[in-house]
Amino acid sequence: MAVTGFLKQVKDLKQQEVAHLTAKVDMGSLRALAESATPAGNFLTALGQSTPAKVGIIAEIKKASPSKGPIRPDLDPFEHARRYTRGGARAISVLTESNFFKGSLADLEAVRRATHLPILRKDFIFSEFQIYEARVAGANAVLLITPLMDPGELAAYIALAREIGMEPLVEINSERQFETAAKAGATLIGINNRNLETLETDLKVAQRLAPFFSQDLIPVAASGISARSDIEAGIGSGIVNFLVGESIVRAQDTEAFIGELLGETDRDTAAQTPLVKICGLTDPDEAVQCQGLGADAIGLVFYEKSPRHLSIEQAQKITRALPRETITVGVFVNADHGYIMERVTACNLRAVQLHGQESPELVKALARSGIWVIKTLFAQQQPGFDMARAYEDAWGFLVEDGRGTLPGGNARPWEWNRAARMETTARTRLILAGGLDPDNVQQAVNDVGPDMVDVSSGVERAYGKKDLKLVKKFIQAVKGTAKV
Ligand SMILES: O=C(O)c1ccccc1NCC(=O)[C@H](O)[C@H](O)COP(=O)(O)O
Repeated sequence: MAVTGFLKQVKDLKQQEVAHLTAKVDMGSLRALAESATPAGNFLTALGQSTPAKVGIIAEIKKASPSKGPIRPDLDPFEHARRYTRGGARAISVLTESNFFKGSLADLEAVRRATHLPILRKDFIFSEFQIYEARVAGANAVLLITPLMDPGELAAYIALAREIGMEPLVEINSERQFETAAKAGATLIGINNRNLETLETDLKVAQRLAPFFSQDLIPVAASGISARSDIEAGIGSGIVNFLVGESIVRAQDTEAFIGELLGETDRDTAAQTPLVKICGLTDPDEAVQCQGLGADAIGLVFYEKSPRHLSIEQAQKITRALPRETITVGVFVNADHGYIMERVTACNLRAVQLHGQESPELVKALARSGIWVIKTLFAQQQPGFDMARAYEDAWGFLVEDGRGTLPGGNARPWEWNRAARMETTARTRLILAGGLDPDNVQQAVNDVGPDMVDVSSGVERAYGKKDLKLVKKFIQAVKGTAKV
């Protein structure tokens, strides 16, 4: 498709760049890498949850732009992604284009380490190479700009992105482009208020095009959104997902600004809704049902003295049955690097939970291989909460009591709000565990404000066997809703 203005300039430049990079790469190996990548989060599911009362904000990491020049050149993608997550964003968009936007794939990788939210790679994408590259770096979605390719290519790239586990956000700026995107098979369609040929922005574009969308298509308004009134105008046209770049990057208080965009009441709920981990599953069907009810993470215990212990083969049956976006967590107690990595690889685990007296060096070594490391810190034994800084490479800290017959999974409530006083850094994710159940979890969440809650015994009918009614009640208590 012939393009003009800025779009032509960027396309010419990117074509050369991609040709240069592609010449050096074995596409078969890159595809294999992309297929085996398992980033958590599902972009389509996340945006599909939005409603007029609870809109979805895709918060963007954008250091500069061709129309505005430098916006926030010193932006730290990791720290900003943490703020977006805490503020209640539904997903994160990362500009990886380097010439005009000063972004990189390294920025996306940093965001992947910082958040469980789904990530969109935003770039000028018109090759298989860039789609594989996005997935390998940890993206859950890619931007495909309709006028950058012909309709046949667009359909092929939409299909390719889905084949390797990503959902494309297909961008349009006119009614004609909308028809092309819909025919090519797009589900998520980004209506860009900015015309990429002239760089002119008009907020009315999204409001004008949204009424063309049928029920099965999801519009996302993008560009120029800077206030709650812009969101409300979008809601009025049937749009409930918004991609916000410049204004969110410039905000002095990021979390508060996201709160304003969401509307005060939304912010309160969004920011306080932690993820749910159901731990100690032993049965594939039960694991799948827990995930279906809304569990974000599933814990598999690799500790032989536990009645919930799993062999590699049993764990594989569970992880293979779960959808790719599930955060699968292997739970270990004082195991060595080899033992842990054998299970990570064989069972395709996303995260490991070290529930004993493991060293900071082991945490560092595991984190270096790209796996999320959850280190347990105990109220009543070592390592205690004061050890958080020694484990700075950990993805998060699971806090628990530490008394009982087992290192964990003892159904023992404790003084949870001690965890709220824990000295932490901005990078710390807090996972609250120990004696939680459907009746006490809401109070514990209010007191501590964790990023994730973890339960085992409180939703069990026997060791390793979950009572799905209790699981549902637990998730409902945490999220205010559980899927049926
Ligand atoms: O669950 C186990 O059997 C277990 C054994 C050894 C180390 C850790 C273990 N579980 C860790 C968990 O993540 C539990 O979910 C967490 O301790 C909370 O358990 P509960 O108090 O039963 O909800």
